[in-house]
Amino acid sequence: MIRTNDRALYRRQCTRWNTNCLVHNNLGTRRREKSLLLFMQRLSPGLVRPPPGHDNWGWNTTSDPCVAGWKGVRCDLTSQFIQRIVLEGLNFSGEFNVDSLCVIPSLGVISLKNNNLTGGIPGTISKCKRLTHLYLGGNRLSGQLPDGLSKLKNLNRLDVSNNEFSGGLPSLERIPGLITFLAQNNRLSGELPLFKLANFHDFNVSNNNFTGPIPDSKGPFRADSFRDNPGLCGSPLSIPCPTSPSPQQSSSPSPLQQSSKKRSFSSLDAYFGYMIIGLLVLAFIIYKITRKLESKKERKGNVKRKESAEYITNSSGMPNVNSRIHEISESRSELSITSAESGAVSLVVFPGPVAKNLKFEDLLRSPAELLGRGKHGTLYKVILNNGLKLAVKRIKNWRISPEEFDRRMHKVERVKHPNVMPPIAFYCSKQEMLLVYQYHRNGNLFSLLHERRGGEAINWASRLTIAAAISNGLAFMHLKLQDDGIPHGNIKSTNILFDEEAEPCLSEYGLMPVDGRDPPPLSENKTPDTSENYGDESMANESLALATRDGVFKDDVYGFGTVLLELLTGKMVQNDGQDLVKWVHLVVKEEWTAEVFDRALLSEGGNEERMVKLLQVAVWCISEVPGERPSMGRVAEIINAIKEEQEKSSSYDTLTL
Ligand SMILES: Nc1ncnc2c1ncn2[C@@H]1O[C@H](COP(=O)(O)OP(=O)(O)OP(=O)(O)O)[C@@H](O)[C@H]1O
Repeated sequence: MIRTNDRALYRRQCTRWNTNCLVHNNLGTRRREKSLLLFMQRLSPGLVRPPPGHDNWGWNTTSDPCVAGWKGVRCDLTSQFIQRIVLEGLNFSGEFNVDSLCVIPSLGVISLKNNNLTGGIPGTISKCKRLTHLYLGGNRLSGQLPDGLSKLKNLNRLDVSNNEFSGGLPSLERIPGLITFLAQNNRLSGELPLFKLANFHDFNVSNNNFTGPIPDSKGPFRADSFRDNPGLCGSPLSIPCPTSPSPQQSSSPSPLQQSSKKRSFSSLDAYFGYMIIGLLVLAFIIYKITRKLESKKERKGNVKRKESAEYITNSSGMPNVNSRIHEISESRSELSITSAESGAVSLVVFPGPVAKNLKFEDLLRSPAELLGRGKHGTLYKVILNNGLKLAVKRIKNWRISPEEFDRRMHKVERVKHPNVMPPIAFYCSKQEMLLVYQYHRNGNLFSLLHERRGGEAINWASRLTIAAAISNGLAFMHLKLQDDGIPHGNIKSTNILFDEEAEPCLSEYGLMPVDGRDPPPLSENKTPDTSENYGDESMANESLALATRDGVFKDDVYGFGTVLLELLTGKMVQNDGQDLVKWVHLVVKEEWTAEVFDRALLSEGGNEERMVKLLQVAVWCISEVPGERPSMGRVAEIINAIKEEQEKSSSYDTLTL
């Protein structure tokens, strides 16, 4: 779909800018044509003509590969430089003539998958300096993979699977951006290079003769990627690696060596002994000090309870912030709060059916379970005596006055949208800020996308529904709270929860300014443009306030763009140093757009044209310059249109959790 569009666009451009095309054609392109023809002659010895059924083969000395559109040659639309050679599944039985191809400096992609090529990969492949993708899987190529491969510093994807390659691997771990390495079903041997597997998207070396340990046991790949290598060991294979004996242990030691060994062992033993005693003494001292402090605190607490001091203790371990919410377990923690201001502040409960008669004491008395410790505070699940489950956020490090907090929460609560979770109560003193929501047990979008645990991936229609619902909610909130300068401030997939009806809803609206920034307050009922009474300075201040205010709303748009990318790619925003935004920019720039999408979506047969449209919205939202990002209103409009198209064209699957 994308390729057809590109070609159509190119034809249009070439007709419009006909002189450009002509100029380019006359600019010494003969050399590259000759090279291409040489390459083709070796690929398909004796004939440069289309295989049966391929009419527009093109390749000849009288035409320009970009203008005439030679089969398998893709060029940059404006510069007319050759970018890709893609000749897959055409039954070519010749050789891969690297030398002829690599004289084309702009070449980024070579794909000769699923032919019958023989011979090897010459070391001169290193001259293809711009190469990002090399796909040679499914041929009969043999010999060793050359060292030249490891010099391709721009290479992202390498597929040499299903060939007859043998010998050891070159130092591919030196290629910084390599994210795909497929080498299964060859006769490769030796140890695997020290790949950082956590950075890879695809990795398979199964069915070879590799030996030694699997590098980077933290990598995300299962045993399938390594199986059928008799000498390979370590996780995720269930073959433990033998602990290699030291040379001293393997050769029989001399009596002198034996005695020195004994000596060193006994001195080691002594060191350990001292260490253990030291640790025990230290532990005892710490124990004593803590006991003392605790009893002091207890005594103080008894006195102060009347005046009340406030703090929250939590004795349970901290579950993974991103993990699904666990049902309350034995390891409970107590959310104990007392008030230092003896009733000066109290819990503000918003009117509504959920927490009608909720009292501050109810929160204090109820058991609390730690749900997660985020960037902006700690979240507890609290179960009241009447069985009501609440999520209580204890906010940290927000330099905001109690009055401003109060104002914000009232404003946010008043704006109601079905896809935005309203706060049901809050508490605010000089020492403590708490925000209370209804607890939702259906998990969040992050878990749904990335912690499937063997379950099915969510389908395209559901992802589009979620994107539309959240964009609607966010656009509505922006519209209503723009003048108050209250954005969401922390849009991400863990803040998109599924309510009791499995409807997606945005949580924690307005809770935190992004990166601790709070927009400067605007003067009540005035804007700098309309008032003529402002002096220059106040005008400047107001302009700054407006710019900052707009900026924080555009930060929300960026955050929403990253959520769209998660939905489209199925990948996490940050994964062991891999940055999703950077990766998407890179792939889209290379016009290799289809690679962005989650494979589950492609194999489900999700409509690629609509996926591309949603991707365009996402890329717009993550524009580097905030001013270039669309408003949430515009974003919602486009996504709803895509969803409508989808609904018209297919019977709609219901969202299943
Ligand atoms: N009302 C709620 N009901 C149930 N689970 C919730 C609720 N609010 C948040 N959660 C979940 O609890 C976990 C911890 O939330 P928390 O807000 O502390 O983490 P975070 O979103 O990663 O961090 P932060 O928002 O502070 O940057 C997350 O998985 C989140 O999806």
